[in-house]
Amino acid sequence: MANRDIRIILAGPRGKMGASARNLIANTAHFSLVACLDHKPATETHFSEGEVPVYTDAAHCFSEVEADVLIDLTTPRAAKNHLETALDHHLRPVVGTTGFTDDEIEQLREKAETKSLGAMIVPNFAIGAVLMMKFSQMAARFFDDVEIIERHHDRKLDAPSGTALKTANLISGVRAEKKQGHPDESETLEGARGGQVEGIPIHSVRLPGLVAHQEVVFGGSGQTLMIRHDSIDRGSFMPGVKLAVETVMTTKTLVYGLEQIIE
Ligand SMILES: NC(=O)C1=CN([C@@H]2O[C@H](COP(=O)(O)OP(=O)(O)OC[C@H]3O[C@@H](n4cnc5c(N)ncnc54)[C@H](OP(=O)(O)O)[C@@H]3O)[C@@H](O)[C@H]2O)C=CC1
Ligand SMILES: O=C(O)C1=N[C@H](C(=O)O)C[C@H](O)C1
Repeated sequence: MANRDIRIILAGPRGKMGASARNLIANTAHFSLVACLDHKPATETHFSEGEVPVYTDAAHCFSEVEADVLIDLTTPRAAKNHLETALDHHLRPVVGTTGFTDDEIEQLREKAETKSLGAMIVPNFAIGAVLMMKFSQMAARFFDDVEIIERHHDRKLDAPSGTALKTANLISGVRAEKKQGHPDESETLEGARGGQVEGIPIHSVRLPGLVAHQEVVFGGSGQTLMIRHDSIDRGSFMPGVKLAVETVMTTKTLVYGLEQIIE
């Protein structure tokens, strides 16, 4: 495989991440874009990527085009169908789209293993964000109390972010579930204490001008620790997309999160 291009189908080519991914593929010698998958026909959007065909139906695209990897950067609803259909067509999915539930990820893992195919669901491709999650997991062994504040642009469809969910998931793996705050606390405004994952409050902020930001705030006796990451440009995600595409060619199961492969 090292001697030939990795043939890629890109779902969501007109999007913010899709545009960065097209740039990445064009500038990576061993990647080649062989088709795009959109939900609107090119006649309607006037999108074209040179000679590369643009399909509107996943099954049609995957059965007609010979490819190795699907990169999905679309919407939570579209991505699940794309991922399942890709595995059915022996295509390895690399999914950056967020919004998958734990149950969905487990079902998709079973399907990838049954097919002996690599698949990746990566809530955050930025190396700094992956380190923020790992450092938070490390800190959680020493601090019992933590809250997550994530901030994103106001075009984001899912809340909380995939990164916040993954962070909570990593932290809850190393600590016992805890009811934080005052035992008798109550909300006089619904949602004031955020949403909870295994007792970890997550607060989601959506504002124009933001890209992708997260703070993981720990509190202990007489001290706080804040671990923070900011993506200020979508270029931050592209080295992780490249690594995921290369890695998915060599695995035979679903990998959830880049931290699994960057030890
Ligand atoms: N893992 C990571 O590191 C990152 C993940 N993300 C995630 O990636 C996803 C995309 O983000 P972003 O680029 O900012 O979003 P955008 O809204 O800019 O792009 C999404 C694109 O997908 C298109 N689309 C919608 N439905 C379909 C479909 N059924 N088939 C094909 N294309 C479709 C949209 O078209 P239209 O506009 O016409 O609806 C749009 O062009 C989100 O889920 C986001 O959370 C984002 C950044 C980093
Ligand atoms: O929608 C976004 O923009 C982002 N989504 C991902 C998430 O939900 O965590 C990754 C990054 O935060 C940007």
